[in-house]
Amino acid sequence: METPSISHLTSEDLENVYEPAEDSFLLLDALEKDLEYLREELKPKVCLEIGSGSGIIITSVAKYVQCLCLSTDINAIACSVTKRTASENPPASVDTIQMNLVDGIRKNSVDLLLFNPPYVVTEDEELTSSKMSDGQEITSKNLVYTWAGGENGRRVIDVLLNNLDDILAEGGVLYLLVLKENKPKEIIEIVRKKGFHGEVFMERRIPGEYLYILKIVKKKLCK
Ligand SMILES: C[S@@+](CC[C@H](N)C(=O)[O-])C[C@H]1O[C@@H](n2cnc3c(N)ncnc32)[C@H](O)[C@@H]1O
Repeated sequence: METPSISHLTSEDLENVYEPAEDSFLLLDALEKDLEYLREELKPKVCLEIGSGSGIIITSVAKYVQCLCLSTDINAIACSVTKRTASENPPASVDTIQMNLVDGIRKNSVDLLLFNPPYVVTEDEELTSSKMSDGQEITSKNLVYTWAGGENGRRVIDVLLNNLDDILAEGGVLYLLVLKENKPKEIIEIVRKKGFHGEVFMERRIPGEYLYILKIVKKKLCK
């Protein structure tokens, strides 16, 4: 998989959205490793990336996997940057919506779900003090949204996990990036108890951090 070009991003864009880093590239590498499974077995109808930032990941999926590609981000600027990234990388086509996690997504509609979340362990106040009030645009001052994860770096991740059954279609799969401090083994236990299949799909040591891609699959109901 060729990495989508983001050379169109201006310095102003990069002050307002998350610049792709090792975590973004690990998620891309995981998708590349599983490309055959995605294309030949999963054959998703709908792929959704939560928190698309620059759009590098969902644009890559849109280029290599035939499906409807959607993305959300809580940051309106990230949404417009994602749209530009897709249009700069034809034939990628991505529909982008500003929203919190998956608030407006139809139940059990997502076959392929991707999330590189805000995972850094921070004080919870760091999250609440940066909360977006209605209608207020996120700016460079609150880029904290891109990384601050609260206690165990799990505040946003756990909200998603609690709603996963409602989001994923039967047989649907989530690729989730987490950090060692987010307690990946505990996450796997939690999803297994909820009836999902969960595994560490990839891991990588980078300076100062240890990153994992968890692959979580909603099992198909036996008919
Ligand atoms: C670590 S960045 C990842 C950006 C991009 N996906 C990548 O891998 O380069 C996390 C992204 O999630 C977005 N985000 C944080 N909290 C969110 C929420 N509750 N709902 C939707 N997006 C959120 C941030 O604005 C940011 O763009």
